[in-house]
Amino acid sequence: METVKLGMLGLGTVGSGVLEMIENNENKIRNIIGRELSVKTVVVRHPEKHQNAATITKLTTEFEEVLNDEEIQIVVELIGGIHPAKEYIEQLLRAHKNVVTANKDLIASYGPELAALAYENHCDLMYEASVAGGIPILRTIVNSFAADNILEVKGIVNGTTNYILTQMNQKHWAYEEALKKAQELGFAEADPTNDVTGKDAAYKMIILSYFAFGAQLKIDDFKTEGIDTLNAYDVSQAESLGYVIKLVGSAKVINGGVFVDVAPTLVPEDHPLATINNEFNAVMVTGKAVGDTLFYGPGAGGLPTANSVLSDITSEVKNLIMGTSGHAFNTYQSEYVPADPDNVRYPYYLSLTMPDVSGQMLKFTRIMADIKASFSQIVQAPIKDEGIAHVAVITHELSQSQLAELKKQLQQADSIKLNAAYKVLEN
Ligand SMILES: NC(=O)C1=CN([C@@H]2O[C@H](COP(=O)(O)OP(=O)(O)OC[C@H]3O[C@@H](n4cnc5c(N)ncnc54)[C@H](OP(=O)(O)O)[C@@H]3O)[C@@H](O)[C@H]2O)C=CC1
Ligand SMILES: N[C@@H](CC=O)C(=O)O
Repeated sequence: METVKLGMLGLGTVGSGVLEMIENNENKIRNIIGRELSVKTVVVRHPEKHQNAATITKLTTEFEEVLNDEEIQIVVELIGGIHPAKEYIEQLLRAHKNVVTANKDLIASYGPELAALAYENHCDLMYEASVAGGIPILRTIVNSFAADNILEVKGIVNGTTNYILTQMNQKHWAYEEALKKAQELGFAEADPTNDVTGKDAAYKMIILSYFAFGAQLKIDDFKTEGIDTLNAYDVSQAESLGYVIKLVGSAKVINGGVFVDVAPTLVPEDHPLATINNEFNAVMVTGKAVGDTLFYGPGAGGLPTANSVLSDITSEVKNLIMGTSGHAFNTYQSEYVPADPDNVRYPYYLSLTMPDVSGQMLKFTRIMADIKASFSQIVQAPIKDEGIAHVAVITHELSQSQLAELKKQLQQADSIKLNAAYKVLEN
């Protein structure tokens, strides 16, 4: 049986998972694709760290050993980040090598440009693992929603933050302790800043929007807020109001425009997304014909993510065998038109502090009336020694323009501090 030789860049959490899967599942892989897979060379920074792997593959620090090896037909990029991953992938595609990557930073920032380069060189560029780890969501959107009109894609698309929030909620761990554990388990990025600030989820929403709506967004086109500013008071206040706070990414068509955001969101405790815990992710795709669908699975971790990488590798091998390499992973293209802020309406949770409740609440209700907004729930926490009142409000639907005006007027009011304004999901 013929062997397809692979090159790999990176041998961390996901790279090790890919090696393990190829070794453990060789019979099934051979049966499905009619070829052996062999990882010939792996590029790492510190070969001394990976001596176990050196018995089954060649380790090197020299990228050129993969680039210039004529036997290697497919290269898997698992080093992460933009540089030098971008330059490596460009050189590989120019050398007519097919590429698989799990790199959302790179695909969200340069995906269309790299896809064009792959097309010019008749090569495949696939990246299923870049969104929601082990959930096969991109191929599902391409294949199973090919003819439906997708109206909304939303969900929990970062495993690290969902793991942290779950530990804080259920086991009352401190934020730092939960983050440290997520790093040890291999869920977090090498630098976890993008996880906790919501940027990793934002990259995934860019890729999902591209697949769902054909729209090419940039990270600065929409608001991204992470869990790094979330405080324990709001988590427990939300709980007492019947909600769980989750980091939710959402991309929705509203009156012909697209609205995208990533932010801590109050999810009703009986909503399917409220039940997604630990490193698990869930992506809800709403199609005009099909209605709501929900895809659930591990969003981070070595083997789950490796499974998505392997689905790309085996697809690329099939294309090599059939001579069909070079078709774009996603071919849906449409102009990005941002939604009109007046049409984007959600209820909000407002977390307020004020020095004296009676006078300031009057001021708050006047501001709400002034912007023609109203609220459905209001809760005051018991006043502690410092005399500051904490008030939580759930508003009725507010447009983005009303929300902006509310923030402005509260800032001018000076005595009422708006600590947080989080979207509230409805069932
Ligand atoms: N971890 C996860 O759950 C998921 C990760 N991803 C994505 O997969 C990719 C890999 O992630 P992960 O495995 O967690 O990352 P790790 O940090 O665990 O591993 C990175 C690997 O890349 C190597 N490396 C880093 N920079 C270079 C370089 N300049 N040249 C050569 N080798 C380099 C490192 O070498 P050395 O070991 O020698 O230091 C290491 O082996 C990232 O794009 C990530 O976003 C996607 C979905 C889930
Ligand atoms: N750091 C990411 C890994 C997968 O994409 C996450 O936590 O989701």
